[in-house]
Amino acid sequence: MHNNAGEPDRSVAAVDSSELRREYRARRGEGVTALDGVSIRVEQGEVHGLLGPNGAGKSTLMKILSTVLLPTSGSARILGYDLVTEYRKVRPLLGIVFGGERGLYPRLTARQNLRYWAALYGMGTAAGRERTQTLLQDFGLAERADHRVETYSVGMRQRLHLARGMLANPRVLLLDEPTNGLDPLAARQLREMIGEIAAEGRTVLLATHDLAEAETLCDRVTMINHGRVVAAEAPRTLARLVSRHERIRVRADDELLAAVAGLPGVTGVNRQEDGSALVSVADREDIGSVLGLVVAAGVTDVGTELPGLEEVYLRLVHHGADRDAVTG
Ligand SMILES: Nc1ncnc2c1ncn2[C@@H]1O[C@H](COP(=O)(O)OP(=O)(O)OP(=O)(O)O)[C@@H](O)[C@H]1O
Repeated sequence: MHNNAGEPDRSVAAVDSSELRREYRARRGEGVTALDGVSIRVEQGEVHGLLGPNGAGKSTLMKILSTVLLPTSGSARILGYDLVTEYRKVRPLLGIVFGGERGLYPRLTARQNLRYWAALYGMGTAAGRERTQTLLQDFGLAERADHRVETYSVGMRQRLHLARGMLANPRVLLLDEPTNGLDPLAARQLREMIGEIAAEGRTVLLATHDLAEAETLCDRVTMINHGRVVAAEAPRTLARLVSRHERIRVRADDELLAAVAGLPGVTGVNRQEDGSALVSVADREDIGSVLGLVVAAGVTDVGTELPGLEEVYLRLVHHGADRDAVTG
């Protein structure tokens, strides 16, 4: 890695924010508190998801971390450097991909765009040319490199954004909703590329509202809502947090399901589209009696399952009160 810091000290967090607050002043009326004391820590080499619904504060946090927006209060460090007082040291460490139409010149080709940005980053002509060629190849753009960006699909533009973010060989990549608006195939391609970038040992902070994406790509996720951290866990750990909502999936006839529904502690029996039924219980302790009954009836197609990240997210974000129930 080429940066002024020399050899990276692995014990320093890639991103470490403390009580970040950001208020937007409204011209009239009340201001908006977009971030209300956000402390997050992202270790080096980690792919960290920043999850939250629209308006949660993800973009505000990403803008602050990318040094384009000042926090109202609180502080943050990137690889040990303070975002505000040492932003000159921070910037070369960062790659920023905000996507959309921003930052690309549609009337220029992909190659011209990248060479332009390489020049802005202070790369010499030869180095810029070489780096551009490498990135065009790495991001599957070589064939169309000399066509105007305005002729590109959304997926190609987004790959070009990613290539631009990688120009200066950053150690920390900030990605804000990179697969937004992409069709499933293009989104998958982009995710694979993000996975490859992470495999090179870079740190990735990925803001998304796509849970499946977070589950596929991220080592850990921080969920935010209304400018506050709701939870910060590995996707699997989050699922475990709601393990009291573990349920039983069983293939059984109506008669047996009716008997199951009559057991104490059973709160719901719902037939699924695939013909199986999901049995919910009030407490994990109640699972035993359900399993006992269905196994005694000779059913072998039965098992327990944990809720996916989607359900965890809904419980934690939309039913904040439930959080105490699951973590307490
Ligand atoms: N420039 C601004 N002026 C006033 N309010 C703003 C401004 N930018 C964001 N906000 C408000 O701050 C809050 C957080 O917005 P932010 O864009 O950070 O959320 P987000 O999680 O990125 O959502 P989205 O996915 O919709 O972009 C929202 O209530 C938003 O309306």
